[in-house]
Amino acid sequence: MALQQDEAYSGYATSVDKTERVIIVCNSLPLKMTHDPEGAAERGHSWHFAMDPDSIYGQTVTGILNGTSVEKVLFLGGLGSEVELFEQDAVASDIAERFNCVPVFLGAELKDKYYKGFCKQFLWPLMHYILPQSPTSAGRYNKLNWQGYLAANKRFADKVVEVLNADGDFVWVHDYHLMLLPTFLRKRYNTVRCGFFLHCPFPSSEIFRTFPNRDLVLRGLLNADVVAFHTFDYARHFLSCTTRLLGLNHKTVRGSLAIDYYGRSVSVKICPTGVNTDRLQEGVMWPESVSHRLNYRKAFRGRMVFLGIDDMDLFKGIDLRLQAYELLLSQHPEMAETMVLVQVCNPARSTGRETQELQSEVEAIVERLNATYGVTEGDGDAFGGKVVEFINRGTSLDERIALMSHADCVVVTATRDGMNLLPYEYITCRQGPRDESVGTADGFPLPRNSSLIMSEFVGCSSSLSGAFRVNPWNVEDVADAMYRAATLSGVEAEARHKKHWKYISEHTVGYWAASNISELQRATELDGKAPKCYGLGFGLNFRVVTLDPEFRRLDNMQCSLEYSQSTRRVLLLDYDGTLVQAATYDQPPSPELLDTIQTLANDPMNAMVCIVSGRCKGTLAKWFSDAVPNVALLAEHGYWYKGPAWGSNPDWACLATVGTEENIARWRGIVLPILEQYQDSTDGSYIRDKKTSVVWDYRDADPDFGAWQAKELMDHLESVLVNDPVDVLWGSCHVEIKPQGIGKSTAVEMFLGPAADTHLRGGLAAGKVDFILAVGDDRSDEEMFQAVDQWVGNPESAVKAALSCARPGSEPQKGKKKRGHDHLAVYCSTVGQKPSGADYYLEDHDDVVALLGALVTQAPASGSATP
Ligand SMILES: O=P(O)(O)OC[C@H]1O[C@H](O[C@H]2O[C@H](CO)[C@@H](O)[C@H](O)[C@H]2O)[C@H](O)[C@@H](O)[C@@H]1O
Repeated sequence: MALQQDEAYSGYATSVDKTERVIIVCNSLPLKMTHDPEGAAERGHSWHFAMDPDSIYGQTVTGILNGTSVEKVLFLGGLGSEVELFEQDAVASDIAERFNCVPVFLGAELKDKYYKGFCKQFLWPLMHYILPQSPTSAGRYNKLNWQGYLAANKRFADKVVEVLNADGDFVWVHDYHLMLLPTFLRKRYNTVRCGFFLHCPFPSSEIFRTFPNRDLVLRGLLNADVVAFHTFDYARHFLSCTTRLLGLNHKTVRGSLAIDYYGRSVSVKICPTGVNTDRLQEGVMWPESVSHRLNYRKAFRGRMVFLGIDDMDLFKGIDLRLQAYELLLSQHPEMAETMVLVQVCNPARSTGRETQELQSEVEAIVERLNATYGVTEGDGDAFGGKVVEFINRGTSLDERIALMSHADCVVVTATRDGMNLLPYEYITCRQGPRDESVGTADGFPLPRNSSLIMSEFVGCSSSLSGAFRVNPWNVEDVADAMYRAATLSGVEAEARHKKHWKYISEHTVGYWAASNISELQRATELDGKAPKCYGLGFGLNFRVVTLDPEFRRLDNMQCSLEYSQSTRRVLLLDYDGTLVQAATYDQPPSPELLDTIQTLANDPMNAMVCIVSGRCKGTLAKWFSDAVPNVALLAEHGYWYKGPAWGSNPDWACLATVGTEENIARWRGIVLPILEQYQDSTDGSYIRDKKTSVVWDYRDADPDFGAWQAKELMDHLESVLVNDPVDVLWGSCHVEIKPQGIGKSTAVEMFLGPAADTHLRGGLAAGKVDFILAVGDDRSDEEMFQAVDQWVGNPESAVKAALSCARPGSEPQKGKKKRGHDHLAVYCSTVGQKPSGADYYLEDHDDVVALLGALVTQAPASGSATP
């Protein structure tokens, strides 16, 4: 195949080159190589190379160049044969220049451990649900082979780094052989633009979790920007693994799935591969194909042809197919004279006892079938009278095209297969040449009809709705489908064919490649803002933390300096997760923490120090009222307020509007029995009853089940609380029901709103405030940040943030700062690096306490308590 690129590969790109280029990284380069010592003098090495026109990677070029803004494609990968050390440089520059291919030479020993040992004996079966239970199985996990896998992935990554132009390149990594590569790559380039496509199935988390290095492999994939799969099933198994094994959240944004991984959004894409329809449609007219087809036609003497083409792999279900066929013939012996099953078996790529056993079993059934049902026919040519034609060798594409274009039905009974492109190739061959009138001699025109028997465990099954879908383990089911396919009317076979062809002709290999690269471009677009990122973790645990460029770590020095220069301050502090570590049990404040808060609250320049918490008023009063009388307390997210000792109203006051109590009693009567139902049916979940608000918490439940139940609960509550003045909020692992309008923005309204002078020390008006610190760690604190932002941007506006039935996924927005305030310092800080409407973050509660300590130390001698 000729590469459709204007320029030949002209050496490695320089760092100023911004031409968009895709580097396709795969285990096997799209090259055919044969040993050819004759030409060595001319080429400087003893190998003959040609592009492999059947490689899926080579077939992506046209789609990428025509379907995206990318201008160049480079391939990087291994070669099929070992090249001696002394010839490697010559081979590398030759194939780089002529085929845009960069070879990775692993050496026989490493390749043996990495490919044969780890990939083919362990990983390949695992991804196809085969666990090596037998102690003598070659597929048992072997640490040396894992180290080979690791070393090979690193070698591939090193080679990518050698050729990478970080300004213009997209790296597209392929398949299970290279799942660690994104980690090695991101270690070298934080901002590398990297996509990953998995060609085989991603198994259920119950299988994947048996993998001893599961976390490192998941993290490897998460170091890509896009992780793509053939089907939703594979994507959902991957998501389930990242949730269950790594505790990560995922969400759907405008129809796209994404995982939040340390501030980087990893897109999860579903995009099945396709075939090169142009090549196959031309292929049916190649003289070799025509000649093979004529031979088959003659040999099969008008019998109906059922076809299977598979690698001799354990999970291709070849034995199950033969058993089903045997059952069909036993039920309908007359069919032995009217049909033939042609089974092509490409040599196995995996070795091992089990594969040899399969090979023997298949041969035995074929022999038995032909002995029982075969008939001696006419001139006794090669195919005469057999009911199974077993072609146990590699076949050329023209042979396969001839078979596919002649076959009446293709049978796929794999018990697992990533995609399996045979049905797509078959439908394309049956469609025949693009121009129907071409080649009417020598076997043309081909009938534009087809039928398919498809295992439901194969990737392409979901897109071929006109196939007879079968459970391959159910031999009766498959035999029955064979009978139905054999007796299908011509009209129906045409209709099914037409439907499949429409899909296949639109979803070609080029479409697949362009769609993947477009997604990679979309996912790595910077919108004019370069994210701030830094590496974290050692070895294969490495990951990159990415932050909004405007989101920065709160600088204690700067903050305490501005604090010391200000004289009219408001400090709003959340409690759990902010002043103490978040826990599922009570964490009272330590004497040191109380001491720090007391010093702050006693400072006359602090017009307000308020603990703004979701905790109930009794607990806050117990912990703070006596110990720190000058601090204000806002309990139950702003339902109750208790002013400081120096204020005019040091007793608890209900901030809710008149009638709220009766309302609460009403909706509690509805909500509590429902929550109890969810508590009972969701093991590990529990109810936290704060009286004015109620929380259903599923932090300790199964994460998937908890999230499903939460969604259901949201819908349930929305439907029963339609007329009640409540807000239902879906937070991190909890659903909270609280009176409408009650929230932490209340604190901002009280201390920065029009009536601020009734609360702030010395009757201070909000407009005089010159320093604001608001710190909190969770979703409820975001309301407080949002309200501060709103006030700063427009002090006259109502500050209460809109509350509603909120579900996760609505990202907080950062507000405009300091409009109309010349001398105002504002520090809104979340705790922990995560998406937040705050401009700053502090790492954890220790960091918060250290900041408060710094404020205390930095403050000018401001005197002691002034009641
Ligand atoms: O033996 P390997 O070198 O490890 O290659 C594994 C298989 O790769 C190809 O199949 C996989 O990709 C196909 C296209 O996405 C998909 O249809 C199939 O289900 C995958 O298993 C190749 O076609 C196979 O021959 C290899 O065994």
